[in-house]
Amino acid sequence: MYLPDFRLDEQLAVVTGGTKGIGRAIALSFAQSGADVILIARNQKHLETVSKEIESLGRRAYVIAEDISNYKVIKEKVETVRDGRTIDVWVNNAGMNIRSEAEDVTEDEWEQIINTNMKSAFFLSQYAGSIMKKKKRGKIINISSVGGHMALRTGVVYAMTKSAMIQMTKNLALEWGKYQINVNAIGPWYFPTSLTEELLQDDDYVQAILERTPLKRIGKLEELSGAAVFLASDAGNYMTGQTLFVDGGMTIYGF
Ligand SMILES: NC(=O)C1=CN([C@@H]2O[C@H](COP(=O)(O)OP(=O)(O)OC[C@H]3O[C@@H](n4cnc5c(N)ncnc54)[C@H](O)[C@@H]3O)[C@@H](O)[C@H]2O)C=CC1
Ligand SMILES: C[C@H](O)[C@@H]1OC(=O)[C@H](O)[C@@H]1O
Repeated sequence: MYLPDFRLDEQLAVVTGGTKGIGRAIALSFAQSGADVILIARNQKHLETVSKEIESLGRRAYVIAEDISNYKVIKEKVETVRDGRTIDVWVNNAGMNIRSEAEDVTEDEWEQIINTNMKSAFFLSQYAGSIMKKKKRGKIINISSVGGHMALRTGVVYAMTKSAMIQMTKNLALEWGKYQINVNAIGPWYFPTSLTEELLQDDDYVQAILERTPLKRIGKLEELSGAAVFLASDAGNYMTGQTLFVDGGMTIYGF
């Protein structure tokens, strides 16, 4: 056989922040690939909307309306929802940013960004790993950023969390490889979502992005979910600890 299996038939995936932007694109691509999906986000209406989209693709959707920082409660709710099914794929996608100069960062802002982007992702990965170990199979996908690898003007604390996601990916891959749990990350450059909407409406800002982007365009969400399906499927079984920068070439742009 030459073409590996990119399907996720009958699998159960969890996508945090799966109601908008990158998370929604990944959740729908997983459903299109045959998986049932547990969505975790705060807004019940958005959860119901994406849930219906998943069901229209012929798959089951389960919704958990919680702030990702309530990871203890989330673990309990996932336990109930999964009803004994293993978790095949867990995507740590939920994330946020408060863009400010380093000297202006407040402790509250620090706590909010660190808890949302990093602390929750770690403890939910710990939970997902405990389930996956029993089946000796699992895929954890962490949504980092080019900001975890390059200095960006969009905030030092966010960048720290995204760099931490890359290192967490490597360390969990090292510890859990013996259980055939693959842990990888995706590092996006700019994609049109609510997180970046305001910035991408500024022509000068977009021009500055394109100057740093060899492909000279902003990414399309379906160009990112493809990397997620690869990492989630058997096609990615021999890749672990890696970060796939889906970035239009930005991270290789020297001069
Ligand atoms: N859009 C982009 O250009 C890039 C995005 N990223 C990362 O991709 C991930 C998704 O971002 P986007 O789709 O762009 O953003 P978005 O704002 O469109 O969606 C973020 C999702 O996370 C959820 N979320 C945020 N904070 C939450 C919380 N405290 N509790 C529960 N859910 C929460 C939101 O409800 C939403 O569903 C983030 O981790 C972000 O850092 C990384 C690089 C570039
Ligand atoms: C590419 C970054 O992850 C993304 O760009 C932004 O402006 C967001 O705040 C993130 O930093």
